[in-house]
Amino acid sequence: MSVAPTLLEVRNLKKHFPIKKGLFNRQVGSVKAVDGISFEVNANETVGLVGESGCGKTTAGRSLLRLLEPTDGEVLYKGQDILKMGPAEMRSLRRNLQIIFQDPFSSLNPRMTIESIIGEAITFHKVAQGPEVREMVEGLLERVGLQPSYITRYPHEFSGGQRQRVGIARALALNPDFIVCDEAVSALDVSVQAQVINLLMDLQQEYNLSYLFIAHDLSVVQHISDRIAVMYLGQIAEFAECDELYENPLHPYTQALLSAIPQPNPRRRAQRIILKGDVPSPMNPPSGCRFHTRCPACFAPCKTVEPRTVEPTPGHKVRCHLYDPEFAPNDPDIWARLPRQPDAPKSEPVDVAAPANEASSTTDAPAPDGTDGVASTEASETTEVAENAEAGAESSDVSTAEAPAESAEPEAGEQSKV
Ligand SMILES: Nc1ncnc2c1ncn2[C@@H]1O[C@H](COP(=O)(O)OP(=O)(O)OP(=O)(O)O)[C@@H](O)[C@H]1O
Repeated sequence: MSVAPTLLEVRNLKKHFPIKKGLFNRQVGSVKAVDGISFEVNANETVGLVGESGCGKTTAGRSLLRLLEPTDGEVLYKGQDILKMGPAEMRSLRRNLQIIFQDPFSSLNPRMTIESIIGEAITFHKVAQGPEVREMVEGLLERVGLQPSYITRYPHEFSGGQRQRVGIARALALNPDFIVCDEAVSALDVSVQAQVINLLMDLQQEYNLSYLFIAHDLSVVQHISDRIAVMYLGQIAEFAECDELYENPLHPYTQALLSAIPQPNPRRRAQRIILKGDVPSPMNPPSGCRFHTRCPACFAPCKTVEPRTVEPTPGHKVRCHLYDPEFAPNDPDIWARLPRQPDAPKSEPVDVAAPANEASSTTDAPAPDGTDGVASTEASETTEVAENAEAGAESSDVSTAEAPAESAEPEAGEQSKV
């Protein structure tokens, strides 16, 4: 199997917002919105980035494009660190790196026609001039499923789905190869979500695009993602191939997010995990593992030692002591508190952050208790594990949304495939 080349590599990216107070505007702390994330996006690949509201997804997406200036880290685009580039170099690179925003209404200037909105970037980057610009905009509108005659309209004359198509056309105008889709479908109706996801997938094939697809809901990213990164409080808790993540989620947080997806087939319904409370403040994240205050399987080291990222099976990375041979508990009661028992590791776990010789010192494999399927009935002080019930969907603190359904968006006339 040939592996596509890496297009974008994010290394230990951090974005801390300073908190200033007092007469002299002294810095008294910082919001650690993104606190050392690493992942890569290959050519023609979609990486989903999911997590609850406030965990730092938007900040991560904007920081890696330098729409926000990162505090630390590296972002290598085709091997070049874009965080070290000067303004001129960055301006010309902007063509290749685009973003689609969540709210298509506030991201489109209400005083500008669609021709000016999309044509602005084309003219600025001297991709075309004069009447060619109009031709290009008409072609782009057609490609995203809108009539070319809409070119003279204003954003308020469109529906939400149509406006998002305009946003996609604008992102495509400069022929980019990487697009951050920041909650690009979250504000849309379920049926329209499916339309837009299908459009993005078609465009990906046609233009060899790579996406970082940000969403707060695992059911939305499933259809479009090749790999998925699950984010919690500024860090990546788990990163794996899409199918692997859904079939064998390791991190208790991922398991909680997955359990929140409504499952129409009663036989496939798993236990619903209700996470108590909100994501803690990124100003003062919990000590040790950031998820320990809400984790059903929390044990002693989780409260004091920050977990490292390990790779229990090739390509499946997780930041959790349960899978780290140095800390993995032998107590079956701790493992039984996990609502989904992980598959046995197929190879020796490695510390992906540590040098090779250090990683090779890890020998003991984590010891799940061997129970097949759902085993837990215990709940910790902080997390309540409840049997999944249809009515439970509304009671979850974990954000959920319906999976995109088959439906057609009347004005677009494109059939849903999701
Ligand atoms: N400009 C800012 N100054 C200070 N704090 C900020 C700023 N922007 C974001 N934050 C904080 O950083 C954290 C992460 O915010 P971010 O918007 O990236 O999260 P998110 O996962 O995208 O959430 P949502 O899905 O609600 O957009 C939040 O606690 C937020 O309050």
